[in-house]
Amino acid sequence: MTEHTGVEPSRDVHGANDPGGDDATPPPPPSVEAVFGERSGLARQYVDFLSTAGLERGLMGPRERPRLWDRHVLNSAAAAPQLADGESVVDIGSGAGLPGIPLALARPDLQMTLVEPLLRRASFLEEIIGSLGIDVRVIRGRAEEKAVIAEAGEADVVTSRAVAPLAKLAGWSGPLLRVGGRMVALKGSSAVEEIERDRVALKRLGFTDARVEVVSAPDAEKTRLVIATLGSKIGGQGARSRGSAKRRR
Ligand SMILES: C[S@@+](CC[C@H](N)C(=O)[O-])C[C@H]1O[C@@H](n2cnc3c(N)ncnc32)[C@H](O)[C@@H]1O
Repeated sequence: MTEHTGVEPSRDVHGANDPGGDDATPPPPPSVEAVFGERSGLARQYVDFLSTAGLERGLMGPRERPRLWDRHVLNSAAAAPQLADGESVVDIGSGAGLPGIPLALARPDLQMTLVEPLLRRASFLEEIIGSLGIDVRVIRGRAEEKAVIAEAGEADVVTSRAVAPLAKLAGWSGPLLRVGGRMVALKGSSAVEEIERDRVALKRLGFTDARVEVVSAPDAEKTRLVIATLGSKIGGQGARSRGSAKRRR
């Protein structure tokens, strides 16, 4: 399978092609307490997991180990202020849990669902969630599959990071959103360009107000978010009403 990451080639977020790196799990930067509060210990446990099992199982490249905090975990958590209290969030293409797990750790009020098609990755996610003891649901499947849409229900927000070009993401995100819900896509420096390129497609898919927000947590790389609101469902979008999503407790 070819994955279109929507991230410029020079910024391979996973370093999968990098030959080597630093062997040590990076120490947490000072901002971890401010971002994760009483869940800072769990955030550290997650980074340890990525740094050991994540590398051993090829979900992260070895070069990523020293930058797990700033480039991946804090960078993902930087999107948290965009989410309102108690919102339901579906993170599509979660891979090793980014951005869904850092968001769930930073914001325990969110109802988080991770969607990931690959068995190896979905199993990894179940394992991490079990070990952290957090209330996050995993659905194994592709975001555009009817069964996934039906199981996920209609969320307030659909997040994604390094999964697909914007128009494709919008096509996958729309059916998973309630009308008035938001797509929040973590993008590289291509964010503005992608909005310009895909503006017509976004409109056709029912999205309005597409814009870029540049956010950053302290000690983290800047994150560019493409945010767009679903103004209306196009024909055939959506499978169930908002309140019908199942949650695993
Ligand atoms: C480059 S990885 C990014 C993983 C993670 N979001 C991150 O930032 O580290 C892309 C992920 O999207 C998943 N993916 C690809 N197509 C998908 C689809 N149609 N629906 C849901 N996930 C998909 C892949 O299996 C992979 O785990």
